[in-house]
Amino acid sequence: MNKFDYMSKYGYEQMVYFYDKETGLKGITCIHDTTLGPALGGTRLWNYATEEEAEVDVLRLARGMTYKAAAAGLNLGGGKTVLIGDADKVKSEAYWRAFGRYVQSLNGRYITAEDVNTSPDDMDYVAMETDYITGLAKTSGDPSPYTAYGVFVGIKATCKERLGVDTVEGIKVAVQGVGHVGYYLVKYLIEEGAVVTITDIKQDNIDRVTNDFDVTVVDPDAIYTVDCDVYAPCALGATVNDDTIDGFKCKVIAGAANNVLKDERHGKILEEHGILYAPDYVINAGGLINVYQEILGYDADEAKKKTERIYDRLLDIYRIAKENNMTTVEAANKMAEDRIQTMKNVRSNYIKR
Ligand SMILES: NC(=O)c1ccc[n+]([C@@H]2O[C@H](COP(=O)([O-])OP(=O)(O)OC[C@H]3O[C@@H](n4cnc5c(N)ncnc54)[C@H](O)[C@@H]3O)[C@@H](O)[C@H]2O)c1
Repeated sequence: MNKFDYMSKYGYEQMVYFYDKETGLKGITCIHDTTLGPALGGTRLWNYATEEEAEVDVLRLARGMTYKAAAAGLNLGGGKTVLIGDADKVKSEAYWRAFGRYVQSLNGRYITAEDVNTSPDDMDYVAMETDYITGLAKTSGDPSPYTAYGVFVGIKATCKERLGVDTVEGIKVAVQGVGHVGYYLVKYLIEEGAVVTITDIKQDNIDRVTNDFDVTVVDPDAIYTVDCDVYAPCALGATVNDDTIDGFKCKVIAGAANNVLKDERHGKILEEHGILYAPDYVINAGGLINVYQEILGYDADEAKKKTERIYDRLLDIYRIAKENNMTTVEAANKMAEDRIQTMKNVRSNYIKR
């Protein structure tokens, strides 16, 4: 990969490599676009096999954050950090505080948060050394209920568009994965009278749901062909793929998982099958909206109100898709890109004057 060619092609601003000899801290921050605001994105700790693998991951994830924040209407840019190391070995107070000092050195161009293999306790150490951190346990806390609430209103919007209904009462929803987000999603759905089927590979998580709610449980592989109106993937990515796509009986796919479509072309195939797809980074933005609220001054009600706007945003995306003969993913990308471009124009016009 020629990195500068790649950065130029997709409009990246900055890649920062950092290292601390004392603690073994080693990582890369990528800042994709700061037109709308400082680049926000979590810190992922992963034992990458090669440096190139880490670079590819951080580039991809940072750009994804730009689109997610822009489409969510937030004044944030996109960025991400990957730390290279074995999560079972590298962590210590000194390691995280060294990382915090590094984040502080970027002067607020990048704001960090939790991600894969970074815990609330780790982030508390980071916060001792930097002001540029959000999503702390003591402030906005677990983002999952907000993500789930956004998915819930997103399911309602997508059912409104595809099935012409204003409520999920009586609507059959198949939820794949009842972990942090899936549990709360089931709660919202059941409260409004949806008929819910769930699956998971962890019995404890299934038990937690069946103890609290009246749902049907199926085996993990059966979820793709279950009789339902809505398939809500809340476990893994890439579950809409060549092996599953012909088996779906649903009319709507709308869930929390990232990268639900294995490949972009699956968006078009879903359309041909008459299935309306809620773009993942739009419908699962509730957690990001919640941590953004922490930067503004945390207010749980305000975070919930802003998360609720996912409903109208998805209806806008479905309209843009119809008007421009695009898939819903293309329409979401257009919405994000248009917002960034508009703000770029505002700034350059101001400079010209
Ligand atoms: N937590 C958030 O706020 C948030 C925000 C945005 C996106 N997401 C995405 O939403 C998804 C769920 O997040 P989470 O925080 O609830 O994660 P989680 O790990 O708490 O829950 C995932 C659940 O899926 C189950 N699972 C894994 N493989 C499965 C399989 N093959 N079949 C059925 N179940 C399986 C797991 O056992 C677990 O119960 C993830 O893809 C995550 O990236 C989460």
